[in-house]
Amino acid sequence: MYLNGLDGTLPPFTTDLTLLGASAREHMDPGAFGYLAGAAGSGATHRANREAFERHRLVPRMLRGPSGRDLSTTVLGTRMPAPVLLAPVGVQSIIHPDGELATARAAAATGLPMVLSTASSHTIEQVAEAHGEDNPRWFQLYWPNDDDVCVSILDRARKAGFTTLVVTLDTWTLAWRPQDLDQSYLPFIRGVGTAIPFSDPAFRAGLEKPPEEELIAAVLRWVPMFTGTDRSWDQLPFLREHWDGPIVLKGVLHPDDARRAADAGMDGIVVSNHGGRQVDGAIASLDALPSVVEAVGDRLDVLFDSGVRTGADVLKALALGARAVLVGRPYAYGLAHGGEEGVIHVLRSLLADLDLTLGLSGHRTPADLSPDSLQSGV
Ligand SMILES: Cc1cc2nc3c(=O)[nH]c(=O)nc-3n(C[C@H](O)[C@H](O)[C@H](O)COP(=O)(O)O)c2cc1C
Ligand SMILES: O=C(O)C(=O)c1ccccc1
Repeated sequence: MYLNGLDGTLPPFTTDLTLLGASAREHMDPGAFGYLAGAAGSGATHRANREAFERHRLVPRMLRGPSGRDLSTTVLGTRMPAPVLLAPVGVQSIIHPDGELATARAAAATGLPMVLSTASSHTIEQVAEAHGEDNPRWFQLYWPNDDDVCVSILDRARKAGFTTLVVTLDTWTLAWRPQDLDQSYLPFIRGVGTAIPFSDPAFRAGLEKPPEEELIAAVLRWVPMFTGTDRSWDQLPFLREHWDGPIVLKGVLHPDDARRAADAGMDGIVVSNHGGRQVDGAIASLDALPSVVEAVGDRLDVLFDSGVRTGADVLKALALGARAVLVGRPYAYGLAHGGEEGVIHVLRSLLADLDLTLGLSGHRTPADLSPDSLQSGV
């Protein structure tokens, strides 16, 4: 894709996606960078996510003629050109003014599904329009403790063409995050990242004055509604009742929780520690994957995120049983570098790396990978 030297063009920024954070920092104000790059506590889990990938190595196979490579796959009825989705990342307007609209256009350009966050800084309808008619999109729910607002948001998402619901379980409140705390950085207080509830008729009905007139009152209604511990496993039927597509639970790390998800009739789970942003000291997401796959791999689709940076990382997660992976910070760093074009650069780089590494290690499709493709525990 980049014919360096032939026509004199260089990539807009690095093709080494492990270096993106350092270069994105130069384009961002310190508060926004701390929000994006930051992690919980000492950063132990954030580092552990990467260290876990280092402990697994691909064992390439030769002379198997892996021609006609095909990265495409179908997960929960969604056709995708590669087993890669854009993870939900909230409040993207603090990373780039075009925020989720730029991300949606970049996702459309590559055909990869995007997962839109409830904490989006643009409305569901605006993002759907930017994303275009035939592009696959999933909606991520921060499950509000007001059922009317919940149903209203789900209805809007379905009407706007979102097919799969991803319910995030691990962030019913934000963790202890020194990078944000040290800078007193709280994006919601400035009223961004609230476009979805603020535009919602059911949410607005509970306000004396609209958010445009009384911002603080709206924020004070939103924050307790979207944080709190009152959701439990026995309430999942409520979501099933109000969402007619597949439902995926995001943030599962323990095999018993995976079994509960399967018992509750969920269609998928995302093995994730939220990119190390929630429980400092939590198990690396990749280390949690094998026992979750063993527990439920034949009952529902197991997806994976946290720490994916390269094509090889994608292959390692697939070899350990993931059907697909989500990437978070890398594309958001691309957004910081150059809006839509920056996101496209990151996604195309990841896909090209994935394709080359798949073929060079002797495989034709993602389904060819198995634990046998790896040496683990190095
Ligand atoms: C800045 C930022 C905001 C995020 N916002 C959300 C969110 O709104 N909803 C959600 O489910 N996950 C959110 N996540 C977590 C991602 O969906 C994903 O689990 C994580 O970024 C994966 O790790 P990675 O960044 O190492 O790829 C966020 C992550 C980042 C970095
Ligand atoms: O920062 C996060 O990780 C996150 O999930 C979030 C939640 C609410 C608003 C913005 C981001």
